[in-house]
Amino acid sequence: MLEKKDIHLEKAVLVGVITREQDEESSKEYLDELEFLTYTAGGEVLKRFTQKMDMPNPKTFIGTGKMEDVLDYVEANDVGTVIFDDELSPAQERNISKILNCKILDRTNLILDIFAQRAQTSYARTQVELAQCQYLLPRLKGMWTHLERQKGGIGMRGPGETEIETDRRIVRDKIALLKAKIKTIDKQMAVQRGNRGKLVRVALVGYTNVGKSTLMNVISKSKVFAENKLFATLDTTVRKVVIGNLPFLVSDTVGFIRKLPTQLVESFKSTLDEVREADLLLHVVDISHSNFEEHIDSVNQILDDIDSKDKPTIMVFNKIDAYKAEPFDEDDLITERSEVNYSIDEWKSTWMSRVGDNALFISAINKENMDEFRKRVYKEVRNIHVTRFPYNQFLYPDIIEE
Ligand SMILES: Nc1nc2c(ncn2[C@@H]2O[C@H](COP(=O)(O)OP(=O)(O)OP(=O)(O)O)[C@@H](O)[C@H]2O)c(=O)[nH]1
Repeated sequence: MLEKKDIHLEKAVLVGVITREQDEESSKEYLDELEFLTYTAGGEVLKRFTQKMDMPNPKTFIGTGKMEDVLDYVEANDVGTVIFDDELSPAQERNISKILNCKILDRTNLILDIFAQRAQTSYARTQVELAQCQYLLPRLKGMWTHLERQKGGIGMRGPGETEIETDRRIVRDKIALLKAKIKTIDKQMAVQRGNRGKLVRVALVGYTNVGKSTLMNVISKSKVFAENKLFATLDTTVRKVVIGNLPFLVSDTVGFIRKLPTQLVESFKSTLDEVREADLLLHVVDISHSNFEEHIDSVNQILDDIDSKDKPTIMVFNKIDAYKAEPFDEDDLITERSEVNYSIDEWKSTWMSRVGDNALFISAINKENMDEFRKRVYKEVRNIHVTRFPYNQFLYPDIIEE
């Protein structure tokens, strides 16, 4: 297997802003995530630059003095890519490209690039291409000059340089063409979904990398691609699962992320229809991640955007094997952080009190608590099934003993 050191990684630096609402701790966590995104896209982060500001500078994101520091570092260390931890406006991008003589990417760009890299089927590729063209359209002006210095690599996959070098009209035509292509496939997919009959549909949702595909493999005993990189799954996988003789469908779909680019939400409409049309959601959470509570909020926000917030949902807290209580620190005693210094059992009961019995605690990788998980999913699926087919209520007992 290739080691990280054997792969040629593009040298990159990250730039973030620490605003009033965003303290240093959360800013660090955001940049950790941006670094993971960069690694997933094929880059290696050499340094992070942050600046405390009320809000990002509308012209250059960070102040010009700080930008000079970035420029000095980039030139001294032969860095090819500077990545900003937010979506840059077209004007910001133009102004920054006049200062920095290298490739400039923002968070949206990076996520779109990973999606382009990971798209396996022609459908996923078409959806990503549409999102990239929509992102590109308002940015075409002034792209020529700085694109001459950019030669492939991160942020340059997908539509490719040929399309980028065209004018707005051609990009608009392309968008229309891609939309028409997606519409045709969407219709076929809607028919396919309709043909699945009245089986109860369960969708795995969650932040990227929380273990949805791993859990899917455990419950369906099939092999779905799981990897410790972001967005391993782009296409929806649907499997028929049987628990206690009761058949139902489980779908594993694209992972969510904070500030998922709106272009992606729009072009992945049909992929997200799996979630929209599901009867039950299993919201998978990686509790070994220090920022998991914010991940829950981001997922809920996207569920709200796609009108799926009020669906019956079970919270599935995964990776209990990797959960570590925060190391005890006496200084923490006087801060709020000491309150989250729980052991796994204390932590469980805190969550149980917050979400009632709507929470399960598992380790998909070690298959811990999978019996409890299967029983609970069976119970929920059975309830939905017998509401739909009341005459089947005697076929499936209330509770299964496996
Ligand atoms: N320690 C631990 N690791 C896990 C567990 N479940 C999954 N993982 C690991 O977490 C990483 C991500 O797992 P995936 O199943 O690909 O996650 P995903 O949510 O499908 O990811 P996306 O496709 O990005 O949405 C992999 O390295 C898994 O081996 C678990 O219970 N414990």
